[in-house]
Amino acid sequence: MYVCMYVCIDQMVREALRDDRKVMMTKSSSIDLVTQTDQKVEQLIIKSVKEKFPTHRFIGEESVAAGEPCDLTDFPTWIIDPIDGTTNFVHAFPFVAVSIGFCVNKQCEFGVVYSCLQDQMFTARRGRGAFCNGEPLQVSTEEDISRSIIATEFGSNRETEAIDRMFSSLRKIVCIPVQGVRSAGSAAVNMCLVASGCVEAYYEIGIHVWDVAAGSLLVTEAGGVLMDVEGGVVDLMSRRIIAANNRTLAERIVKEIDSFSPTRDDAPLPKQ
Ligand SMILES: O=P(O)(O)O[C@H]1[C@H](O)[C@@H](O)[C@H](O)[C@@H](O)[C@@H]1O
Ligand SMILES: [Mg+2]
Ligand SMILES: [Mg+2]
Repeated sequence: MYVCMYVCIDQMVREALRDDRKVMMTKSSSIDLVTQTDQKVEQLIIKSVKEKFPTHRFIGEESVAAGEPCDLTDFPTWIIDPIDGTTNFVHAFPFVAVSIGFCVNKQCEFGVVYSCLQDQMFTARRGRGAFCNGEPLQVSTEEDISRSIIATEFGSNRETEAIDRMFSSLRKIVCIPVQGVRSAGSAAVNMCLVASGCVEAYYEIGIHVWDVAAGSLLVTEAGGVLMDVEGGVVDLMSRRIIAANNRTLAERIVKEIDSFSPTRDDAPLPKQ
């Protein structure tokens, strides 16, 4: 099932990148884009999984956008971002990923991130390590943030308060100084870069559970850590995350972040 699904998705994304990168609609803001490929890939994944596991549940980015609940329960749940980096996809910027996390009892059991244009299949199973195209992954051993590259994203929220806090955090982190700041334009790819040891840490406020479910397992199985931006235990529904190679760097980043709390992914939908 999985090989067939992968081949279909790979072909679907590559053909769409060539022939149809049109924006179909926007969601939370004019720059929160959706394409037909986002929807077609998510439908293909859900259909393929349902055929084999009809009782399983799903949290899919585009299904939630269409009104499906975003509740992570103890049931076996597939957490899907069909195209992570949709803005990149629309612009043919080469970091476009498909991210699938599988959770039971609210714990990720395996995660897959396929970085389409790099043809890199990142995989992790809880307790069994993280891999890229079958090669084991290990986070960076760097303990000194002034010798690190940090990744972050600005998301699609342009509210003044949020932007002010994001740029205040960014300024403080840049001026530590760190050796570099990067934005792949995809949370999942940023987390794969942490798991691969290319980037020491990634943080973002504004992500969704589907952006980071698979990547969170890749990071921890590669020896890294996850932390809330205020230093506590990460909550994948809180829309805030730090994924780092070690606690030292994660705690250092916490000191510089002006945090805020977006509406949670599992917040009750506003009454109609
Ligand atoms: O491309 P998406 O699946 O929408 O995820 C993006 C998100 O749109 C953007 O706002 C975040 O900053 C990125 O980290 C996500 O990957
Ligand atoms: Mg995403
Ligand atoms: Mg997406």
